[in-house]
Order: sequence, then structure tokens, then C-alpha cells
Amino acid sequence: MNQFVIEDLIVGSAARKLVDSVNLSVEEGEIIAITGKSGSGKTLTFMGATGLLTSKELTVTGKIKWNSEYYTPSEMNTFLGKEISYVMQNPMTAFNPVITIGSHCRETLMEHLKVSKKEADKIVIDWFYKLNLNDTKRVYKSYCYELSGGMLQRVMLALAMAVGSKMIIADEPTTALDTITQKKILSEFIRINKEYGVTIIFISHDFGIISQIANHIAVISDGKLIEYGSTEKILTAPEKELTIKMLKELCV
Ligand SMILES: Nc1ncnc2c1ncn2[C@@H]1O[C@H](COP(=O)(O)OP(=O)(O)OP(=O)(O)O)[C@@H](O)[C@H]1O
Repeated sequence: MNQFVIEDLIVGSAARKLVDSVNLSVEEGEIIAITGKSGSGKTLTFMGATGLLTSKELTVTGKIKWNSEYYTPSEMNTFLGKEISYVMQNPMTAFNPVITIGSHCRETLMEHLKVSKKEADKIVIDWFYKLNLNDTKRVYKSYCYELSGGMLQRVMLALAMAVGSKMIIADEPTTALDTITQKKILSEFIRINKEYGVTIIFISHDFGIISQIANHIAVISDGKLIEYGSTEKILTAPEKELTIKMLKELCV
């Protein structure tokens, strides 16, 4: 079943269309990778489609289908941090440096799930364990700047799962990590998808990474979705010049 459908999404500034009539269907339970060169419009597409773009200079139009109902892009904002989570490249920016990780998670859960402080703590700690944050008490009491990038990504994933997200949009989640941590975080995304059926939209310009994780690949260039297909099809028989070039760069 198509869980998340973007129809004719346009994100424009006065000067030009930065996202130009993008249409894309994401199936429930799949991992889809969104790729393209830097500045091609990957982030704007998904920030636009989830109501995250608040800049007055940008207009966002189009229709979004979420679990069989249609919404405007800005209405999609109501699902964020609940059914849909957006995991950013630099998790440090997602946390307030003056409150502990535990307080941040507890407050988020109390607000979104309307649970008590005790229940919130229990749910978060449970997900910390499931996400292999074994030193749970220390993580809970830490401030974001006291944890590594990989640990913060695990906290972000734990929080996304704790609030009951059915879909996670991960925007370059491993770019700031070293190669070993990158592999470990990638395997957590795959595990979350396999064990809990969470749909994952994985935005990355790294073809090497996305070929390991995705069922489908969509290629964006100059704000347009130029190629879409199964990972096998895109890797073995790409049709567009940009896709072929990106694959060649990977093999150099
Ligand atoms: N708030 C904004 N106002 C105006 N233009 C913007 C804004 N945010 C991004 N842009 C421009 O829109 C284009 C697409 O940006 P976007 O961040 O979506 O690219 P991207 O493909 O995600 O790039 P990267 O891989 O480097 O993250 C770029 O030219 C960028 O400069």
C-alpha cells in the first residue's frame, strides 16, 4: 500500500522553482533512498512535503496523501514528531544544550503521548536499550554535547520509535559520522525497518550507502525527480545521464 504520496509538489522562491512538480509514492514498510547532487532539492522536497518549511521567501504547493487521506503540505506538520519523524544530519541541532537528553525525551513523550513522567521515562529507557544505547543512565543524564554523533543518532531513532513513528525521514543521517559508526547506524535503520515495519526515506548523495539500504531509489536533479526505480534497476540499468555519472563516480 502507498503510505505517503507526494503529488505535484512545488517549492518556489521569487526567482525560481527549487522543487519543480515532484510526484513520488512511498510504499508502507519500504526503504526508499533519495539521491542527487548537493543543492538539487532533496531536503527542500521533504521539508516542503512535511510542512517544515517556514521561510516566508518560499511558497509550497501540492497535495500530500498520508495513509489514504489528502493534506496540504503545511497540514502534514501535525504528524511530525508523532507518526512521522524527521532525523537531521547534525543531531546536535535537534537538542537543546541546556537540558539533559533524558529531560528532552521525557518532555517530548509527555507532550506527544500525553503520558506521565514515570511512563515517559519507562518508554524512553526501553527504546534506548532496543537501540543499543547500553549505558542508559549516563545517556539519560548527559547533555547533547557530551555524547558522540553516533550516540545522538541512536537517541534520535529511539525517540522516533518511542513516539510511535510509522515513517522516518532521515536526511543525510550518517554524513557526519566516521565509516565504522556509519555502518553501525545504517544497520540500525535496516533493523528498525525489518523488525518494526517502519517506512524509511533515506536522503543521501552517497550512492555507496544507499545501494546497501534501499529497496527503491529516486534521483533528483535541479528540483525535478528525474529517475525512479528498484535499487537493482537503478544500479544495473540506469537511464539518465546524471544517474550513470553518479554511479561511475562511485566505481572510480
Ligand atoms: N530557505 C531557503 N530559501 C531559499 N533557497 C533555499 C532555501 N533552502 C535551500 N535553498 C536552495 O534550494 C536549493 C536546494 O536545496 P536543498 O537543501 O534542498 O538541496 P539538497 O539536495 O538537499 O542539498 P545537500 O545534499 O547539499 O543537502 C539550493 O539551491 C539551496 O541553495
